[in-house]
Amino acid sequence: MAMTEPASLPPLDELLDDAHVVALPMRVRFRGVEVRETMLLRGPAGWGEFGPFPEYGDAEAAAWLRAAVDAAWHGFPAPRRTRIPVNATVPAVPAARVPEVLGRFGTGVRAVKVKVAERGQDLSDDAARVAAVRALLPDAELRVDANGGWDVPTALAALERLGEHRLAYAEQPVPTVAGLAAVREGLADRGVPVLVAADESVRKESDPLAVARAGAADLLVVKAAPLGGVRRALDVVAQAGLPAVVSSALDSSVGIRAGLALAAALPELPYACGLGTVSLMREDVLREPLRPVDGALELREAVPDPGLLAARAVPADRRRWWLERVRRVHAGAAGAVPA
Ligand SMILES: O=C(O)CCC(=O)C1=CC=C[C@@H](O)[C@@H]1C(=O)O
Ligand SMILES: [Mg+2]
Repeated sequence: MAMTEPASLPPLDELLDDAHVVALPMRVRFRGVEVRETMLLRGPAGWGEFGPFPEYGDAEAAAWLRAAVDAAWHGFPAPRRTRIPVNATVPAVPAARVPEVLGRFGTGVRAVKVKVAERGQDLSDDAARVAAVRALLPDAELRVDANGGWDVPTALAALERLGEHRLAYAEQPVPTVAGLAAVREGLADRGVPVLVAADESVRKESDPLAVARAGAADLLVVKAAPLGGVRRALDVVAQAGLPAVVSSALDSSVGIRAGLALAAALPELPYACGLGTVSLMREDVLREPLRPVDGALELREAVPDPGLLAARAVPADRRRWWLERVRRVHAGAAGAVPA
């Protein structure tokens, strides 16, 4: 089966006809981000979000632009479900802040993802954070995300210890595909019942299927933006033949809407999705942000409020920076078909 060909991009002036760059302050610092800057585009089919993190290069950002265009110019595939279970996300905060962070996600939380292996912290910080979550939610499904921050022996030791709190899976424990395979094997050898999920090995690899082909993960984390849009992400999951968890890219409600479309269109949705991250943000562009209620998000449209777009608009120099970035990414992506 061939991968969906990316649709061609509209001309730059059409793309930027109704483009807004906003700055959304976070309530809780997440992956070093305290204010999330992102660009929102309106096209004939609705709204799309172009928000590659500032440190990402133009080649990586091209997939994000295709995803924004796919949403705003082509819309979303038909949903198979309208209620999407989501997990709460706990950044690498001190254990004492866990109750406050979980409180942001409201009642009815049934799954939690905990960030671990943060630079400058050690395993006892991770263990304390995971234990604090488990103490508050004895029956929740817990997973950890190391963002590739461990090496193989450290991952095995850490997951043996953290696994005592009953973990469903560990997301990207180590950086490479070969490393993921080694962790998966090592956990099985030690009888540690924690599955291995691939995130960066899907969204940052030139070949998002390499991890599945290598048998290196039990499940995939898929994000609409870095994979070039909802349709392409659906293709990746179909071709990988593995269970998938849909997750956010720390988007505003506009990008979350694309994640919901992906989660809604997948044939199977065995895990709660990481789409609750608007709860970590202080501001959004919708009057009624896509924040989970009773552990789930309902599929609905995400149309930014003009007053909020204006109120959250970035200063002129930041707008220039984003416009220049889109111009470069558009020029580089025109005609180029990603691998
Ligand atoms: O999956 C979730 O619960 C929330 C989303 C999330 O964790 C992420 C969003 C944005 C950037 C990533 O570093 C991070 C991730 O690694 O999955
Ligand atoms: Mg991750």
